[in-house]
Amino acid sequence: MSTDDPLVRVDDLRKYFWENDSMLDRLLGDEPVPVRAVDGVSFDIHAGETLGLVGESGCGKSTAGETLLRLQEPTDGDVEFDGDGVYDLGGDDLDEFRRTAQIVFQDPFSSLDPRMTIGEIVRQPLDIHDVGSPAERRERVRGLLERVGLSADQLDRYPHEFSGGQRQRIGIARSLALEPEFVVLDEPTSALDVSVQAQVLNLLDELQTELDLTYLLISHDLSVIRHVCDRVAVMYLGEIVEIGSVEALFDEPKHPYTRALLESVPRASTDERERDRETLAGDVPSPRDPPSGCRFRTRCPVVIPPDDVEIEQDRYRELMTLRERIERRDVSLESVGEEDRFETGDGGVPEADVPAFVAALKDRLLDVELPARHDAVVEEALAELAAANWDAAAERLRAEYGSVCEQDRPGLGNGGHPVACHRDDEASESAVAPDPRQ
Ligand SMILES: Nc1ncnc2c1ncn2[C@@H]1O[C@H](COP(=O)(O)OP(=O)(O)OP(=O)(O)O)[C@@H](O)[C@H]1O
Repeated sequence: MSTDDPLVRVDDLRKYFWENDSMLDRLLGDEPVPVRAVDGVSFDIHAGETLGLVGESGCGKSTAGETLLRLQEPTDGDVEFDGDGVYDLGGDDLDEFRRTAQIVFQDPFSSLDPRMTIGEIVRQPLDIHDVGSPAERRERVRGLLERVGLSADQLDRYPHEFSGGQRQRIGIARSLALEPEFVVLDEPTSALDVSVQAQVLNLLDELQTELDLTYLLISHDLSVIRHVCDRVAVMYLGEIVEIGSVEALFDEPKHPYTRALLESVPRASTDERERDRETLAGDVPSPRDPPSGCRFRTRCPVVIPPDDVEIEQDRYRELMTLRERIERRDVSLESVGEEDRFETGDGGVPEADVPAFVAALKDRLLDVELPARHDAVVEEALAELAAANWDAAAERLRAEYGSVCEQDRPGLGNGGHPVACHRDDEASESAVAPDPRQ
């Protein structure tokens, strides 16, 4: 391995959990449903650096961290550590990997066994891996506790006698017992008070320099990421959507999701009126049934309309939402119009009433006024609903407003600051090639 090679290389890693997968489900004929927690992520981590993994709750950060440490078995993909395939390791090699790659968990309250003294907790990895004599282990535990800012005299105390910040220090001491090279820090300060957070982050920073550690820092908190990381990978619904240096990512975020995450962080210095209003709307869709194409498209403020459709983004978004509701049959047709005038029962709304039915439904479903051309398309689609023709209604809107964002899954490109967004593809395609003579 050359010195330029990464210490950790993650290649197209997938981890699916399966629901409806019990014997009873099979007897009942229910199909297993994959929960695509991690769905094809690739990134490198170089020795000595801190890579941040950021994203909203449930986007797959912890699963990615645990799977790359082989605490969970992958569904597919590879992870190399120091040039060796982690999932091919066995025997002594696996044992060695388990020593050299460690994790610090978020919750210092539940990750420490309440029945063990903190001396026993920190010593446990040394016992399991049979490192040194009992006297050497004791000495090492004392040294570790002091190194993380606790007193070696507290060895015989129990976790409940310590504050949150102190317990996290105990967790850190334990993770360092086997002299690892690489540590996954999974939300290491999220459960702590803000004042204590900075102390723990500073400790991790000092330890990194002193012990030549490489970190993967998992956090939903952008201020933590900015404070600590060299590079950042942004994760959304099981995928990485953007990776770059901290400077590039914070100064020039490229993905609409990254921009929305940054916009949603309160910043005292930002003038409310001048702020781009790209805050995050809606919830993260379920990883059981992720959206087609770009997974962020259902919340994206800059979805790309078809070439021949000139329309403002808020109106386009409204049309996409309308179509999605029709696709899900999430529109009540039973109480349309004042005093539930229209019945869509047998045979649908009588023909003479269709225009009034369409007008009433449009009034209920759309918040914005549409230009005439689009208004006509919506009316045609809603007229299909007068006869409960759901598929025809959705198809009318799909034919007119289909977006590249829902048809193709954008790939994460190469280079120092890659992004998985069709907008970026468009920008690079339309960019004028530099004149080689200049
Ligand atoms: N053992 C499991 N069985 C089924 N689904 C799971 C399991 N573990 C995680 N998931 C699902 O996988 C998705 C990703 O979870 P994960 O905990 O990795 O996300 P996260 O980004 O770390 O979020 P958080 O910060 O809330 O932990 C979630 O939808 C979660 O419900």
